[in-house]
Amino acid sequence: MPDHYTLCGIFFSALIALVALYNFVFARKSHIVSSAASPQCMNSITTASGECRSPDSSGEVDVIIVGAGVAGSALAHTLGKDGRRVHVIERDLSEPDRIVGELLQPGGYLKLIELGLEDCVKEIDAQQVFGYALYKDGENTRLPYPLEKFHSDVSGRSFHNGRFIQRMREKAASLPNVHLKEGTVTSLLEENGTIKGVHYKTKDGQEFSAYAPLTIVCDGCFSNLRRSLCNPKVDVPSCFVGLILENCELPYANHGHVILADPSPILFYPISSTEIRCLVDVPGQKVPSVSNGEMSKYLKTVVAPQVPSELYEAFIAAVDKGNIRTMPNRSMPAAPYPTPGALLMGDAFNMRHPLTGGGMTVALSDIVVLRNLLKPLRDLNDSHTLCKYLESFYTLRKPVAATINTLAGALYKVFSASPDKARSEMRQACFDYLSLGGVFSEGPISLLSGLNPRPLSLVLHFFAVAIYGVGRLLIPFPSPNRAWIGARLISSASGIIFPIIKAEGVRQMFFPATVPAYYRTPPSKQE
Ligand SMILES: Cc1cc2nc3c(=O)[nH]c(=O)nc-3n(C[C@H](O)[C@H](O)[C@H](O)COP(=O)(O)OP(=O)(O)OC[C@H]3O[C@@H](n4cnc5c(N)ncnc54)[C@H](O)[C@@H]3O)c2cc1C
Repeated sequence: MPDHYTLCGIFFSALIALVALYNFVFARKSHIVSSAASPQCMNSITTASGECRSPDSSGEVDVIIVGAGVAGSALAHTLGKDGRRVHVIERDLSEPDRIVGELLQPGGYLKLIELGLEDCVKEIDAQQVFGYALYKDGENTRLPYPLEKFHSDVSGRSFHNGRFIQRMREKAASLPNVHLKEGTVTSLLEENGTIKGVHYKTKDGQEFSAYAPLTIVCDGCFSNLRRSLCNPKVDVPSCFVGLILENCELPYANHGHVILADPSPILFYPISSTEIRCLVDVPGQKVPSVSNGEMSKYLKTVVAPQVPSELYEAFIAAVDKGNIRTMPNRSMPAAPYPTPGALLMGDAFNMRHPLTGGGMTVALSDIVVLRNLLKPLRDLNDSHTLCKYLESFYTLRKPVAATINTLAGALYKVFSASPDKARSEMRQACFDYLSLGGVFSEGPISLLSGLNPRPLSLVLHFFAVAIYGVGRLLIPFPSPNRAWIGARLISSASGIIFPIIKAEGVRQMFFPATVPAYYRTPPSKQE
């Protein structure tokens, strides 16, 4: 008896040929509209700067931001530019040295432009990224970002995460109304269900309290503060092992490289003019020990033979050099408890597998949504009304965020090796489908790059891959065994994508306009 995910899969597969044709035509039209609109967005930011400052607000500070990573520092600059008095509390203001957040998708770069932060990728030896190269079993295919309709400056950017963050922190701190302070927030201050501020400790052990009508928590993937603000269901499907390759060239310059390796993908991309980041995915929550040499052995014996020959020597040299870092890959759907006086942003709020490099794009896109919602508000002091109004944030962000999140989770499963014949057929079908070029690569890469993150397009391409896989099995010589594998392929594809969509929220993702919060108007306008 087929389960309900399988039935949904069969339904989608049956509809797909018809709808896909319509969708491709529609996608092209809307793509042109959105690209033409982007320069206007840039202008509106410049002219609106400083508009929202409440001249008669009672407190010293309008907004407290906890954490000045990617989300916190971009948000501090954005709200500061809109005239808010912002107090940022960051645990460590020195330059971070991490293996996360190093490739910003072009969709994220467009958001950076919208926020007026595009100069933060300048002077840090950031590299332009123009697309991906996908490798499987000795074959490879190039998947360029569809950038033709954008300004020549628009592309992905890859860099040292710490350098990017420092640039954003400096830019935020250059505003007179933004105050950055080093300290660790230890708790949120709550009164009758409303968050009034935070309690924090400085490095020399002094303790302070800070108060503001709105506290935005951006304390990242290991957040200690999110517990009271959301229902965190964190999944850790794998870990990334990070290395830096030197003195070598990528086979495709200025491209991300994804190797569909066994047991799971390996990534390469430039992070400066002389360094290439390699991230090796290791399934599960435990990685071989770095200290006792197991990791080096694993990288040399299991991973190295699957690395493109052009990178092999540099890979071995990087392993021998020994600067091996690891990081858990977490995913967590957004499940907020709307709380007066507080909001979560960035990884503290929502995470997805980093395979597709979507985290910073989602964080920056969320900041644009929030900024637009807050802009007309003069006063943030009525926490309950503000909280009700900001419920629309959770719906307005969904189509973009959920598309990027779902793609990341689904692609990670499809790109990982499996002993199941149906899963390995799906993996091969995905590689071959993307290799077809034209709309078959442009659609998925538009989703991944954040240039056109539309939920329906995601579902259609996902099932188009599944149908393509079934077609390859049945044409030209169908057999009962091949038909059975095809049926299991559809079932397995459904079992991958529908649970992720369910966790994201079907209604908010596909029908946001039916959610009442979508239409909330700013409280000041209601008055
Ligand atoms: C291995 C890996 C690779 C990734 N690669 C990419 C990629 O290529 N592209 C991409 O877009 N995304 C990538 N991501 C995701 C991306 O890194 C995150 O989405 C992004 O960094 C989220 O920004 P954030 O501001 O929420 O968190 P962070 O950038 O982690 O910032 C959190 C900040 O809060 C501070 N902080 C924490 N606790 C406290 C406290 N109690 N008090 C005060 N301050 C505090 C921290 O010091 C830190 O500065 C990757 C993730 C992983 C795990």
